[in-house]
Amino acid sequence: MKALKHLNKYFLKYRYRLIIGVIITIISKIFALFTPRLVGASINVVSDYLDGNISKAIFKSELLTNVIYLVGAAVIAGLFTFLMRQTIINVSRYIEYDLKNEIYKHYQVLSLSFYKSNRTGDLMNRISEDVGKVRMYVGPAIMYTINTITLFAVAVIYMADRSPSLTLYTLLPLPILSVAIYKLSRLINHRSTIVQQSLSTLSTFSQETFSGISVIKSYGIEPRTNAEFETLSAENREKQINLTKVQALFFPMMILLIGISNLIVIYVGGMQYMNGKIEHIGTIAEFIIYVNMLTWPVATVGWVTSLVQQAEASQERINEFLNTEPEIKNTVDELTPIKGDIEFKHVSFVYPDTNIEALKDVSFSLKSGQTLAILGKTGSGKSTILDLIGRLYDIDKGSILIDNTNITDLNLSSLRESIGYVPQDAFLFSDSIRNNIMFGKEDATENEVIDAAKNARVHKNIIGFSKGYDTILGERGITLSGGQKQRVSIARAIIKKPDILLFDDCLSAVDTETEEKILKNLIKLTKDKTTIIVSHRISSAKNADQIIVLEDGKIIESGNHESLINTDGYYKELYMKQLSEKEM
Ligand SMILES: Nc1ncnc2c1ncn2[C@@H]1O[C@H](COP(=O)(O)OP(=O)(O)OP(=O)(O)O)[C@@H](O)[C@H]1O
Repeated sequence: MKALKHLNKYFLKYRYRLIIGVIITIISKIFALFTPRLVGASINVVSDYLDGNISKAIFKSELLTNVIYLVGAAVIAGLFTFLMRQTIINVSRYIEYDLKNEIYKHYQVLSLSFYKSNRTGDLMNRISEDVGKVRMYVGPAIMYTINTITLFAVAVIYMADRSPSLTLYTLLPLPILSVAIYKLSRLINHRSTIVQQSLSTLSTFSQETFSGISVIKSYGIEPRTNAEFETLSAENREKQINLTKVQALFFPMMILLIGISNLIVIYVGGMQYMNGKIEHIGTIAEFIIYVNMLTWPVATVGWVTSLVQQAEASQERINEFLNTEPEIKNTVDELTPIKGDIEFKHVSFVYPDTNIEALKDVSFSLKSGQTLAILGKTGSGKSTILDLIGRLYDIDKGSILIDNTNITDLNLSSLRESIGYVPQDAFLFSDSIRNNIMFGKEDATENEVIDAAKNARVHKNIIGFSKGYDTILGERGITLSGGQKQRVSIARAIIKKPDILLFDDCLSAVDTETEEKILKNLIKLTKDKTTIIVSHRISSAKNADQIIVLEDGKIIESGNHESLINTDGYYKELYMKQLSEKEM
């Protein structure tokens, strides 16, 4: 129960609703327990009349009174049972909502390395399935526990009042029932988990094959994927059948135990009636109803125990993430406006998960408004520099200064708000093109959106679609070409008008002619902004104030276009190669 302590704050938050829920539950059970008493009394009236102890008129009036009370008690019990679910189950839905929000909010502050080391499926599971299991503890488990305790307490008092020894015999099989249900519930849960895992393997497999359907079709491997699907499906079928086997035992077992209890009541009750230990025949009928009313709540004790165990395991998994501290923390409360000077002083950086030393003693300095181009072979550390400027990771050695202040002494929101980042793989959301661009500036006007799209040279493509800027992208929408995606992603960054612009090889999928035009626009737009362009093309780098060339995490060349084409090295070689390609 240690992990579940996390939920106490929510119980405290909803304490009034819960207290009302408990009171309502108690009232509903008290009224529900009028039924056996009234049925017993009615049978006694019939027996008295048959024995000639009461007149027909008294018999009729007593029976009628009992029936009216019975209907009244049933209506009130029904109404309060409805209200009981409305309060306690509603509280569980509120807590489920709060917990989901708490987890989601926490996910948002966790660093990139957390996402690298945990699978997306796992993150999703903890916020949906695990929260669902915790809700079963917060709602049904608590409701059934109060229900059982109340029902039991009231029923035992009523029963003992009639016949203490018959009460003992009646209750005897119930603990057996509870333990049996507990064992069965555990088995059902165990097998359900296996079914869930197999279902998730099946859906992951299907999702992958549908996402990669073009590869599957072009390689003609449909029969192979079909066979794999069939194998997984057959495994799932076997697991489902195994689960059904134990589920099917649940009700027969309950019916068997109720039957045994009924037999005991009839046999022991009948003997006691004949011995004169029980005065009225109605008591036997009353006890039979008690047995049937108590069976389900007693069975739920076993079920609830296994629910609590599952909730505990799920909450433990949730707490594991909730207790994960974000590696990148904001340490400065006040906002720190950014001008855009950037300086790297002997920066070295090792990726914590792979231990790859991506940067080795990198130093450069860039004044606000200047442009830096970074070139180098793949894996040389170019993107890493951009990630460090956005403080997606903290460095091990050296220092990064923004406006002469150490990056860790800046307010994290101020820093990130001042950056417009265009990643290497443009990620667009399944939303309209307009909203994807406005992601950079929530309150952008239509003209601003169009301007940004024009500057990124994608406006003409967009208006070519029948729904223009309202065209939906993503799974249920259209698929943009690689170059179109990159340009929408550029529009998203420039609409923000940030002080620092980071372009990570984001023109790689556009032809050189369009690249030239976009670059021309960017020169105008980024005149007074600090800009870093990562590229494999000289055309993107040549106008930069500074150019650095990286190799294996180290700066091997630096200067400007003029100085670098006059020095033998990577830049000059690339320049000559791309020049000759252009001439061809
Ligand atoms: N998130 C990460 N976790 C672990 N290692 C990483 C991560 N990102 C990059 N690396 C490693 O760090 C090194 C530098 O990668 P980086 O992405 O900075 O190179 P790059 O020069 O931008 O390459 P490219 O031109 O292919 O984009 C590579 O060896 C890469 O495998």
